[in-house]
Amino acid sequence: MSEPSLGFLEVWQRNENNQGNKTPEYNIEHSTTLHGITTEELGSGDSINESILSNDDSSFPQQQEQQQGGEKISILKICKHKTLKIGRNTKEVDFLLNDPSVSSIHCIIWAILFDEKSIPMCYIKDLSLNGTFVNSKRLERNVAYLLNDNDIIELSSTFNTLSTSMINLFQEEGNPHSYFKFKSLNLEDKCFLKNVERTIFDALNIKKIINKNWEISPKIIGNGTFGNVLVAFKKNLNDNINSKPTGKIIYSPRNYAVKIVKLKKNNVDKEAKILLKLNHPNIIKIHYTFSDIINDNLYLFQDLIPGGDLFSYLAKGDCLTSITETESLILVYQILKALSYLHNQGIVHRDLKLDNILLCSPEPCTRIVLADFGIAKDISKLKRNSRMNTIVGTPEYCAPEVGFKTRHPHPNSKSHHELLSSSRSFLNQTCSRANTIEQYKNGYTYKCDLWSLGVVTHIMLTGISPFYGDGTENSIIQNVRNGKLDFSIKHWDHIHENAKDFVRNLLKIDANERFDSFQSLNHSWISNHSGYLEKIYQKKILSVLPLQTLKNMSLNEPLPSSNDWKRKLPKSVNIEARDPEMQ
Ligand SMILES: Nc1ncnc2c1ncn2[C@@H]1O[C@H](COP(=O)(O)OP(=O)(O)OP(=O)(O)O)[C@@H](O)[C@H]1O
Repeated sequence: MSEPSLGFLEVWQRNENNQGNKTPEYNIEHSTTLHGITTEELGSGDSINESILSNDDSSFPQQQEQQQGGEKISILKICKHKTLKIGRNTKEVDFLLNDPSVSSIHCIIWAILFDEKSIPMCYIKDLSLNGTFVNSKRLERNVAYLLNDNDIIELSSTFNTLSTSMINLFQEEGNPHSYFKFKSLNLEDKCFLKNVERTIFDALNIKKIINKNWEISPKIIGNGTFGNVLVAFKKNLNDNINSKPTGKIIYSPRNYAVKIVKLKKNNVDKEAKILLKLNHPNIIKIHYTFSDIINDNLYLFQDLIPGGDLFSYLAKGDCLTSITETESLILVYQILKALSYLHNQGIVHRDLKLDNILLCSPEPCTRIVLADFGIAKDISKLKRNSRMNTIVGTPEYCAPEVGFKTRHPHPNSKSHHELLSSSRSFLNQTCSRANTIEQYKNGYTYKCDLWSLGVVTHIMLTGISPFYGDGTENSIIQNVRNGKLDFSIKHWDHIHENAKDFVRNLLKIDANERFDSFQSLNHSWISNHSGYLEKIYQKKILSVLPLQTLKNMSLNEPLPSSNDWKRKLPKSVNIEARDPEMQ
């Protein structure tokens, strides 16, 4: 079953002078479902009709286009779990533009849906030499931009700025200038959206503007037991404009996320305090916090991490799926770097789970970021092995020594799910929990995070949550208590012994025997590949180089050298835009 579309791109082709009367080439083999739509169906040209919104695929024949005057319009669907690639590389892209000014993979577009009833978020990222323009502004390379309804996307502004001879050159090559118009899924239903907007600000009793500088949008990115996370903007526009040494103006609209949680009675904003002292590429960066004492709300303005959480990344249909060992290894390596940093700083996360691991883009080899420090603990003023006693966390990921207890959401904290009468799916519900297991007498240490990483790694490698059982609270607790792991199931068949051993050492019931992050980083599953992992980390994760997928790599082969990542296509032509007035 194909994934439903979460947004659309109208492909508009200006076919000026009727030269180069070529349609753009659709790379069906690699394509998401592609549908054409007639201009009549588009009505005024501004709205997509209902049958598209309802994902009724049957009415749209493949690759149908309509020519009207000098323009052709076709529709590209943006689907969950599929990054739409636009560019010049016939083998890799979903939408091919055979134009020398277009890069091999020029830009990518993807959609994130937090849960079934959320409004999808669609992002675009420029990876090109000559730039991707949204509403005539050039995007900063490698920075995701949150698309809004009717945004116009152009792959280069050359036709606005180039000399006539250059324009003729491109048209002779048979490439009519195309542009794309982004259509979001739900904005057609204005009543619905307005309703959500009104409901959110009223129901959550939150402000739209904070300290004159920060504006909160009604777009909900996600929510949990304690808070709602919404899109936010910083109002100081100068922050969005970068002037490059070349004199080029680059527009880098920064999207932020704001997590809004209820202030505790004693006004202790522990999450903010902990996050403000942390600075690590794999830990969520906080920019500003604001306590609204009148309405008991704490606002945490942070980076918006656009690839969704690991839970959504692994959830396909109604179950979790595994990812390759290589991909798991790259993610685990980053989580371990984050945990090692945290533990050295004397911070214990205490709620490490798929939902709290965020991806910078929904692709392999992306940077991950640990989020949700709502129940993290700062033990830096105590000894490293200080023991904690509060029962916290999510049972499925919770180390046995921590214990289990019921965690009720704050009575005033209405979730998006409640507002939209939905619930986040299956595996990760905040189920009611009972104190059915005795808390270990001696409390617990930072090692509880390593247990959770063991559970996360098990899920990544096999798609199975090791202690989930039949999903009931009792069975999870019972299974964690037993701590039995079954490596004989077929899901482990093709996974290296080292990986199994790694998981085994993290899921040790006895916390003293359990690996810490240092031992984990030195375990052969990681250390055998540490050179390559570090190279990937430096070149692909920390730097702003384009992300590369490592799809078909096997761990039995050495990981590729950086040369192998280079694209096979000849370099795209670097077009220096000329000031039209100078022509
Ligand atoms: N900075 C961010 N950028 C993008 N998405 C985010 C960000 N922060 C949170 N999210 C999304 O929102 C969801 C809920 O956020 P968070 O886990 O911080 O809330 P919570 O109420 O503390 O949840 P929990 O029930 O796990 O305690 C996350 O699972 C993630 O999908």
